Amino acid sequence: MTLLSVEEATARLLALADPVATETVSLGEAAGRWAAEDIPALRTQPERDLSSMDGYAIRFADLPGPFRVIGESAAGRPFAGTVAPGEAVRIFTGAATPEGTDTVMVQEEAAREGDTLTLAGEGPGRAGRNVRPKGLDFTTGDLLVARGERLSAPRIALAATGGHGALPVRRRIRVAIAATGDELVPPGTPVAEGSLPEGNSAMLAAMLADLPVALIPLGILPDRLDAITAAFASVDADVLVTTGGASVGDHDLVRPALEAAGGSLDFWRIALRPGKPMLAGRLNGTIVLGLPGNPVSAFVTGSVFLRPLIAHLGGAADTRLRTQPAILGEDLPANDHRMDFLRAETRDGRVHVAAIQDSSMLRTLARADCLVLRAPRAPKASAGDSVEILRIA
Ligand SMILES: Nc1nc2c(c(=O)[nH]1)N[C@H]1C(S)=C(S)[C@@H](COP(=O)(O)OP(=O)(O)OC[C@H]3O[C@@H](n4cnc5c(N)ncnc54)[C@H](O)[C@@H]3O)O[C@H]1N2
Ligand code: MOO
Repeated sequence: MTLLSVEEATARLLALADPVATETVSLGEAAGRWAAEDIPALRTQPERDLSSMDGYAIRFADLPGPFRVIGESAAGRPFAGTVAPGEAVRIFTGAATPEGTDTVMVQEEAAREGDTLTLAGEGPGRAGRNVRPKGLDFTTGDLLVARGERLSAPRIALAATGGHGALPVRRRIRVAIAATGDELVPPGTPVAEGSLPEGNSAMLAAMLADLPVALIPLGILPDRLDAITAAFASVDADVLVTTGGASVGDHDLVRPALEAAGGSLDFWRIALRPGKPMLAGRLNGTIVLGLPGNPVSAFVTGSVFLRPLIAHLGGAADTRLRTQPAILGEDLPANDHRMDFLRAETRDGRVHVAAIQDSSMLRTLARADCLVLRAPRAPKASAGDSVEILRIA
């Protein structure tokens, strides 16, 4: 049996559909989505020279003074006149520096008596001290956020300051989630002998909580071809994610149901551990992603495939997994043909891989703060070696 590499499966999955349609929404609604267009500055920031401190606006050449204080400049209420040699203006943080001044003396270094101001400390040191020049942050027309970049909190603030009240983004991705399995009961309900609480749907919903999705919960589908086919045929979503029933057993019906509903399989089975039996296909306008039922397998495939797929549909320019190097805590054997994602915990600056990696074991997953990536056929590794990890907590 040939298994698709993780890289090839990722490329094929993302090739199944283009990003969804664009809409323009308020800054609050845009947060966490990806810019659908380049976002330019509509204004210059600061729009003129501003003080960065509370103190006195002066001409540097006039130091050490004394100065005559002739007025005040506050944020939003600038001093209207021009400052002549020997004069100063009381100024506050964020206020425009008046015409004729080039430097701000902080108030901690100033002595004032009536309108007379003298230097009482080391002084500003150089012309331009404590002044933010016009355009320090950006100038009209500058690119603030590039198309495809995520609208993080700082980028939302940048766009707001750049003059935008609404931003072009992709609409939310509609994600239907279905669990399959006769043994499953909804979490929190009585569990008869032979049954099992259904945890994967809640886990997947939690994994997507920071992404711009609209979830469509389809609940638990029984292991019957007609029931799964009917549920598939009536789905109205961009992505349908199922868990369970993806393997080769007699009750593994996701693949046959996809075809019976009129959809087509694109690929099945990945060189990945855990997560081998994952499948992907299309059904009308919906991408169908069949994740394995084992909870850890569902988590790993959700991390490696589902989250990047949502980002791709949401217009993200970069959908790659954000891995990082870490130092291995103990030796690992050589790997076989499947890429491994091993649950591990960081302690004392090293990542310690859990001894048992059974894909049913949620407690080791819940304790893990990262997954250690092991490439197919990776040679054995020793404690102290550098490995790539994917942070999960
Ligand atoms: N003969 C073979 N058997 C299996 C193979 C194989 O290649 N040949 N692959 C194994 C691998 S690897 C995996 S992973 C599993 C996944 O199979 P399925 O996707 O068909 O998953 P199920 O059999 O439906 O369930 C597996 C396991 O997980 C529990 N489960 C399922 N859904 C949920 C849920 N929503 N919440 C909690 N737990 C769930 C289920 O009860 C099973 O215990 O197949 C191997 N078999
Ligand atoms: O791939 Mo299965 O997910 O190894 O347990």
